[in-house]
Amino acid sequence: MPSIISSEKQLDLYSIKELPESHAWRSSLDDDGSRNINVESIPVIDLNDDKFAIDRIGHACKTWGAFQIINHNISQRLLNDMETCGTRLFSLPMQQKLKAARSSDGIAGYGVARISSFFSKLMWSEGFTIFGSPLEHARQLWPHNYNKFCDVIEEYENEMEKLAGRLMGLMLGSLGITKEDVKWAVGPRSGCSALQLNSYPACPDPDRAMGLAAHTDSTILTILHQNNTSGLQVFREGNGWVTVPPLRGALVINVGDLLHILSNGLYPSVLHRAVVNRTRHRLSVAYLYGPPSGVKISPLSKLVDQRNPPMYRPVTWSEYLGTKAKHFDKALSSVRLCAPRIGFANSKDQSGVQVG
Ligand SMILES: C=C1C[C@]23C[C@@]1(O)CC[C@H]2[C@@]12CCC[C@@](C)(C(=O)O1)[C@H]2[C@@H]3C(=O)O
Ligand SMILES: O=C(O)CCC(=O)C(=O)O
Ligand SMILES: [Fe+2]
Repeated sequence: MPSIISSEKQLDLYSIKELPESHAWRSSLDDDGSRNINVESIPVIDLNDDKFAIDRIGHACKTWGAFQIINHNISQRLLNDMETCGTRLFSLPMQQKLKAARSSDGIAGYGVARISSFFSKLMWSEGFTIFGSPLEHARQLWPHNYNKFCDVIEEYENEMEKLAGRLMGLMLGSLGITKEDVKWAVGPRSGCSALQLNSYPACPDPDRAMGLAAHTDSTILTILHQNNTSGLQVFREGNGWVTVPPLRGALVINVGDLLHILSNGLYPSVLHRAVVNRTRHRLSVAYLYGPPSGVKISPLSKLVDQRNPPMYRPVTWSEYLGTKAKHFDKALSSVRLCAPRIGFANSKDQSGVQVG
């Protein structure tokens, strides 16, 4: 039985002509430099040759916590199908979308960004989370025509799972970690995952609105597909907010908090956010890849010695998600055992970043 996700909170953003005070994050005079487009952005890495890619991936993980990939073997047809599914879903009337609303204690379903409760202003976006089978929610959305949606989701998740396993191998491989060092990562269904569809309607006052507030992902890694409208920004010490330009067919890879833990702090989890656009609707699909349930994630023993003691205590994914839901930007520090390393590209605690 779906609960009412604050249907009073979920405004129909498509029909609003003026930014309501509830969604106004900053005054139009504020400028955080985020629209500076002359700064270099995250590296674009060709996956055609793993041997060549591995060093570039390691460098990108250390210096940005994010990169884009091309030649990843996910077909353009599948990316287009996924985008069509998202567009179909978010174009439904609000009353219909609310039939698949996320329950107050649930993970899956339609609703405002889960992190909304940590902010006094609302975000200019709506989301749909898939965790496990999408069937029940798909039936609520399209009682007579839910198969196509489920088929695309299943194919997308299968392909993303393979890619995520390969990427994790490359990201950890660059630190000298082999498959034998991460026992749980071997096997066909080696991880657990969620799929997050995000919709950012065109906004009458984009400079004062926020699509998705700054956060890091509580994952090992995230694979993000964005449509042809820009909006994703990553935060980098020294550069500030840097836009990640959409490149047709490319996918964005984020280092998540759990990979930061596994790497004993060598890879920073990237702080990122989404801004909105005056004329264009933006859609993104995030594949959130984590470890199998029950597996405790802790700094890999090869990366720990007397000079580099473990920086974090062991946590399962579900424990960490619970911590994130409670402490948000303090979640990582709440499982930290000792002070962070110095000299990171992005060592800033998210709490230090002004967002709105
Ligand atoms: C597996 C998950 C990560 C996530 C919380 C969730 O249970 C499902 C949604 C994910 C998402 C997507 C948008 C940003 C984010 C911070 C949020 O509010 O929901 C992430 C969560 C996360 O990475 O912590
Ligand atoms: O829409 C985007 O580009 C960002 C989405 C995101 O950060 C997420 O789903 O975790
Ligand atoms: Fe994210």
